[in-house]
Amino acid sequence: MAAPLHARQLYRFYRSGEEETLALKGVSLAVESGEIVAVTGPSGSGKSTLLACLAGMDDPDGGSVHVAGSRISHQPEPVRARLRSRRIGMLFQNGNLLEHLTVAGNVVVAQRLAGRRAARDPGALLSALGIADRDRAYPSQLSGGELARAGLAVALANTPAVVLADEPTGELDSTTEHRILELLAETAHDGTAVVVASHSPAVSAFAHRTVRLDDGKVCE
Ligand SMILES: Nc1ncnc2c1ncn2[C@@H]1O[C@H](COP(=O)(O)OP(=O)(O)OP(=O)(O)O)[C@@H](O)[C@H]1O
Repeated sequence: MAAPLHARQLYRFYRSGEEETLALKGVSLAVESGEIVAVTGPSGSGKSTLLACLAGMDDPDGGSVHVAGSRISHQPEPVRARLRSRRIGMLFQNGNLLEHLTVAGNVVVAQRLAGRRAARDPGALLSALGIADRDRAYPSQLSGGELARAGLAVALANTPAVVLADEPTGELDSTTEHRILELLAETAHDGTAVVVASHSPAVSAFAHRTVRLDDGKVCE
């Protein structure tokens, strides 16, 4: 079976004014079901650009990205958005949560967008993440650790084939970071392909494999 996440020879070119940046220079990456891959590298090496291309939030100028057997790159935005809502869980440090909805409301919206209303009881998901008692709280009322867990609940609401996390533990204390990594490990154990971009050595230590970027290229 093909890997749930497959990126081939990604190039991404930015121009702002006179400045030209080649943020990705032929990056390839395949992540298997159940595998956790850490993406590390210095600031500006292309980690966020790579994750944005993998998620179909950004489109590479060259190369291709396939998610769960479907091409997400070089597709019209509605096609990318649909694949994203159905097949990808995205986790970002500051939020994949809608501020005007409660934690439970955020999970339900993510499930409806995925067309999977009955897929998993939101209460059970929040329980598994240890925040069942915060289901009626709004994001602004949550602690950093609770926010991270709520973000993970939203990322997992659509039972994704692929989870993409960009610095998900950046501002968390080490205990909470550890718990979030454990939860990602459980997600992988259930068959999801997980990619985590991070500066944190703890993330590399827990991943099955680390891909190091430098100046838009994978270091061999
Ligand atoms: N929208 C944009 N317009 C112009 N240049 C950009 C844009 N986004 C990223 N870049 C440039 O592309 C390069 C890669 O940036 P990127 O944010 O992917 O790196 P990163 O490894 O995630 O960095 P950090 O660890 O600091 O978040 C950098 O040189 C950055 O300045």
